[in-house]
Amino acid sequence: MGWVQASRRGRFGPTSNNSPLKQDGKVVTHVEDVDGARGQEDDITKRSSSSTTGTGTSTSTSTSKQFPFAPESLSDDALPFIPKEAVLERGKQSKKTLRDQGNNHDGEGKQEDNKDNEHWIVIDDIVFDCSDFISEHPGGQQVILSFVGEDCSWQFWRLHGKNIMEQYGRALRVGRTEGIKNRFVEPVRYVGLSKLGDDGW
Ligand code: HEM
Repeated sequence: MGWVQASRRGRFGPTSNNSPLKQDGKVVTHVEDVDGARGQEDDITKRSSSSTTGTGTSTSTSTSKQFPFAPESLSDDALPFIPKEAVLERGKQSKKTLRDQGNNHDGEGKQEDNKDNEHWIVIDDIVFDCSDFISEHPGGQQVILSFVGEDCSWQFWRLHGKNIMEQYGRALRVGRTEGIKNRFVEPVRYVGLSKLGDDGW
C-alpha cells in the first residue's frame, strides 16, 4: 500500500544507505546552508516557549502517534489542524535529541536511534512526518533534518516536481498548519527571454 510500505521495504534500494549527496569526497551541503539551522533553533525555542500547546508524547510507532499518517485519499483541507506552536515544539524536541546525540546536521548519524522523535517538516502549510522516510531519502537525511519544525516549501519545489509530492510525499502527511515560516528568503528566479512573447511579456 503506497509509500509507507515501500519505505519499509527500502524503496530506494542501494541509494538508501543513509548517505547524503557527496561531491569530491565531501558531503554536499545544501544551497540553503543547513548549518544555519542552529540559528533558527534559538528562534524556535523562544517562540515556542512563549505559548506552547504541547503535542503529548512523541513516538515513532504508528499506533501511539498523536498525529498518524493521513490516508492518501484524504484531501489536504480535511487533514487535522496542528497548531503552529505544536509544530515548533516538535521541531525543537527533534533538534534537541539530534544535538544530544551529536547528530545535528554534522554528518551521517544513526537515525534509527531517534525512536522517540518525530521529524516534521512543513511544505505549503502541510505537515509531513519524515521520521521513517529520512533514512530512505535519495537526497540524504541532513537536508530534511535541517528543516525539522520549519517550512521548506520553496526548497522542496526547487528540487522536486509535483509527481514526487504525489508519489512519495502524500503518504507522509500528518496534518495541516498555519504560520510556520521559512527561514530563508527565496532567491529571485530569472526567466529566459526566449520564453517571453513577441512583445517581451
Ligand atoms: C516530503 C518530503 C520529501 C520527499 C517525499 C522527498 C522525496 C525525494 C525523492 C523521491 C527524491 C528522488 C528524486 C529523483 O530521483 O528524481 C528526492 C531527492 C532529493 N531531495 Fe527530497 N524529498 C523531500 C524533502 C526534501 C527536502 C526538504 C529537501 C531539501 C530542502 C530535499 C532535497 C533533495 C535533494 C537534494 C535530492 C537529490 C536531488 C537530485 O539528486 O537531483 N528533499 N527527494
